[in-house]
Amino acid sequence: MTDRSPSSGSDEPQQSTPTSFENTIDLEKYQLTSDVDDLPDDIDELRLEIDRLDAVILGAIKRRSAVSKKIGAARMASGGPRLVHSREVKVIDRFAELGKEGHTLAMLLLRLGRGPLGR
Ligand SMILES: O=C(O)C(=O)C[C@]1(C(=O)O)C=C[C@@H](O)C=C1
Repeated sequence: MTDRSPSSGSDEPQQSTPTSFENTIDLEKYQLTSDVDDLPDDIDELRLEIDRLDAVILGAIKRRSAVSKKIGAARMASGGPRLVHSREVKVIDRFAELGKEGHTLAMLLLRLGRGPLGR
């Protein structure tokens, strides 16, 4: 049987520190690449893929919002600020490749995480 333990096989160092946030998820593994050549042309089947993606996106958004609220609560509990501008800029920059709509999307994600402002 093949030994698949992490230490076997190669002298290559294990990838432990992602170089950019995009590398924190294996897009191929979760079938999230934008290459759709391998998909059938059948509309019903394509809609099933849309449904799958919407479920992934919705789940990710809900989890992101919950994590963001948890960070905010922890920060404020230790006397920190409600918002961190530098982090928000980073989030907005990530979505810049989607253009104007990417900016809108990033702002929505931030809003979902931090709740209404001015309370
Ligand atoms: O990274 C943080 O410190 C967060 O609180 C998370 C988060 C976000 O949702 O990305 C939310 C509010 C902050 O203003 C900045 C970023």
